Amino acid sequence: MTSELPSAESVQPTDRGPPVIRTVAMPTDTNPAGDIFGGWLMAQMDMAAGNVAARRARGRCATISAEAMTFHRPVFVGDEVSFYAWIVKTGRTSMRIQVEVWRREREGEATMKVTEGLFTFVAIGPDRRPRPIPEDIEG
Ligand SMILES: CCCCCCCCCCCCCCCC(=O)SCCNC(=O)CCNC(=O)[C@H](O)C(C)(C)COP(=O)(O)OP(=O)(O)OC[C@H]1O[C@@H](n2cnc3c(N)ncnc32)[C@H](O)[C@@H]1OP(=O)(O)O
Repeated sequence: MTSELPSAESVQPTDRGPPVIRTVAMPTDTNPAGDIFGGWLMAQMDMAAGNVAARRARGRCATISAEAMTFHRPVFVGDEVSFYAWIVKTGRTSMRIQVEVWRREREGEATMKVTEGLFTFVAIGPDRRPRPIPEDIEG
C-alpha cells in the first residue's frame, strides 16, 4: 500500500546490527482507523527486547518497565517493519534495552524510524525472582 508521509529518513541504524525482528504489517494489526495499532508495535518491541535480554542473560527474563515510548510516524498495512534492539545498560539483575522500529514502504527503498522506546528486563530464575546476570563471556 502506498502512503503520503513527510520526508523519509534514509539512514538505517545499521551500526546496531541486523533487526531482531523483521515482519510485514498485516490488516489484522490495524486500529479502528485503519493504521497499524500502537499496541501491536509495543508487543513486537517487547518481544524483540525480550529476545536480546534472554540471549544476554542466558535464560528467562521479565519486562519490568517500558519508558519513553514515542510514536513518531504511523505504520501502514503492507509496510516492512524492522525492530532493532540493543542493550544500553546492564545492572546486577536488570538490562535496559533500547528498541527502534523502522518502516519501509512495500514498494520503495525509503525507510524511516517510526517508533522507539526503552525497555527494562529483569533476569529471573525458576522461582520467578531476580537472578544475577551472568558475566558476558563475549566481552
Ligand atoms: C520457559 C522460558 C524460556 C525463555 C525463552 C525466552 C524467549 C525470549 C523471547 C521472549 C520475548 C517475550 C518477552 C516478554 C516478557 C514478558 O512478557 S514478562 C510479563 C510481564 N512482566 C511481568 O509480569 C513482571 C512482573 N514483575 C515481577 O515479577 C517482578 O517485579 C520482578 C520482574 C521479578 C522483579 O522483582 P522485584 O522484586 O520487583 O525487583 P527488584 O529486586 O526490586 O529489582 C530488580 C531489578 O529491577 C530494577 N527495577 C526495579 N523496578 C524497576 C522499574 N520500575 N524500572 C526499571 N527497573 C526497575 C532494579 O533496579 C533491579 O535492577 P539491578 O540493580 O538488579 O540491575
